[in-house]
Amino acid sequence: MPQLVCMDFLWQHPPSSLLCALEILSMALFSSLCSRHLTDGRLPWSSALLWSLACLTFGFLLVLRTRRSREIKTKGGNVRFPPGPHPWPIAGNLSIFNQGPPHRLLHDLARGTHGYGPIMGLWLGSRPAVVVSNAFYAREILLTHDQIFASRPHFAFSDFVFYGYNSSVIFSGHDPRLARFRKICAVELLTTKRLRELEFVRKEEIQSLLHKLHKDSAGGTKPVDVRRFVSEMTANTISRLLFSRKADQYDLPALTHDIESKATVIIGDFIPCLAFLGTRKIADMKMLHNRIEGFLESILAERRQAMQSLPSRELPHDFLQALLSKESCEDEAERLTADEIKGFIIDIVSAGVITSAVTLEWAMAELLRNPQALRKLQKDIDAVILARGIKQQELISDDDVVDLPYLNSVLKEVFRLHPAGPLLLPRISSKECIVGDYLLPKGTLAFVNTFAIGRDERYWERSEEFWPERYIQNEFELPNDISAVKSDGDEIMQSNMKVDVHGQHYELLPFGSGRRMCLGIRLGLLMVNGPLANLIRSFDWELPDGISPDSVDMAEKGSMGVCKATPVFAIPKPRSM
Ligand code: HEM
Repeated sequence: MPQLVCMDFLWQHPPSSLLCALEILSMALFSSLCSRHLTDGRLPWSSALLWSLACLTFGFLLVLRTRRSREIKTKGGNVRFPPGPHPWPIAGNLSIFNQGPPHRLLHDLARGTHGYGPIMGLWLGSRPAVVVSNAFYAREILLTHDQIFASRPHFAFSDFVFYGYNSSVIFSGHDPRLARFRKICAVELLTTKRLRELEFVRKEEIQSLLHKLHKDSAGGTKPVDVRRFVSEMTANTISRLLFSRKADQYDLPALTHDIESKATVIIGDFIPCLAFLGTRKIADMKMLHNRIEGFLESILAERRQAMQSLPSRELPHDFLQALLSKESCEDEAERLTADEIKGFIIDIVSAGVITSAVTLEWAMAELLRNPQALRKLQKDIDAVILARGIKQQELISDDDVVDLPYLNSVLKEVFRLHPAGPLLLPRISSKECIVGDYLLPKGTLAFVNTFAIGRDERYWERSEEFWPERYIQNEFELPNDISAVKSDGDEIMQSNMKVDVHGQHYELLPFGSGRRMCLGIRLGLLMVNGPLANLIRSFDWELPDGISPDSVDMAEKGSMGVCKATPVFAIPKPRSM
């Protein structure tokens, strides 16, 4: 009975950081005492003393827990932590992140009349967390309280796999170094000028992709695994932009895959007293770090050697060269250490390769499922080719893509329905703040569910449908059955048409927004627009025998980053256009 009471008590009240160890201890005490008492049928004085101790511990927990769950009075009235599912003792709501892609479950928990609503409070072990699922609250976190939520949480993998918290862009707090890193990215690496100068790299990789597709499909007679080809193309492109080498020379695809699967959170990130359970994972992470270190050291050594033997004009004009020039900077504020350079490179590899490949694969899957959209896109591309006089052997360039509004709309739909980072990257609050009617304590993890926001019917008519026309003037048609709400429909049409992906429209946030928005958005967009346009222009895509558009599997896998559970297979039939 006492065990039931304490289980119920722990169920009702969320676990808290300091208390986890006490909870485990007092639970153990209760269990052992109860079993001893029941089997012996007597209670010796030593047991009585332990009983009292356990009761006192629970009393102490009760006071602390009640204090936390109480409403907090402020000048404006009473505020409290956002509602959410009951947390389990000790683990809190961690199980949500253990049942497949969490954005879907969180979406289901938030919506409907029985849902917890667009701002949901969770306990991840001892850490408070909040998940926001509509544009209003996304704006609150990413704009109104952007400064408070400008840090990423410090998880163990940033120390064990990468070069430590605060030593690169992705895994850093709101530290002065972050501003320096972001500035280097914006004004040295990913400038319009540099991206234009390096367009030839992207074009060569697209050309090679088209060639390989032609060859592997035996001239359009056999299906190919689209994922394999687009992943290879994005890995080679990023690798050449970074250090002018093809990805397979360093087995970069395998390394990115391992980073994705092994650089993950461990139980100790949420329940410090159970950190010992993560020992094995930490050992794997350290091995991965050694591989990353070996790979980066060999790249740096090779380039340093080249710098000694070649005149500077003959050195590659890539990101690595730009970063190395910062190593000997006179101005200390601008100088980069070797570890910071390595941190930068691995950030770009982990953030740029998979995101672009995943987006391209979803785009192909959606187009194969929607042959009408595929045909329409092809028609638009053909019209631009004719208008611009693009020759058969020439590729569609960055400049041509600007004239393809339907391509742009197709990609917006892909970003809306299949964001590569459906919960963005987590942020953590640096101080207590009030969001809407709720109080979020210092140290609250924040997740913005862009997947849920992208399917919110209040902003998106026919929200589950792939419908690129929604972004194009004169093409928006209200479905027959909702003519009664035409005025709402008009509003939706207006707002959908204005939406872009640059972080200003909170109903579509594939690259995030605010201080921690994606740094590679410009490159990311170039890396999906050009390849998709050329893939559609060069081939008539068909599904293998026996697979109809409706039966293309659209299931997802992954956790914080999401890709298709099964690869798309299709037959690329060469076109002469
Ligand atoms: C289609 C391609 C891409 C997508 C969908 C994407 C998406 C994202 C998202 C959702 C975030 C988190 C933003 C937030 O928390 O608000 C992010 C962060 C980031 N991305 Fe991208 N990304 C893409 C391509 C790239 C590329 C090509 C690069 C590098 C050249 C890159 C570099 C980064 C970096 C460095 C961050 C961390 C920014 C920070 O923490 O301050 N991304 N990206």
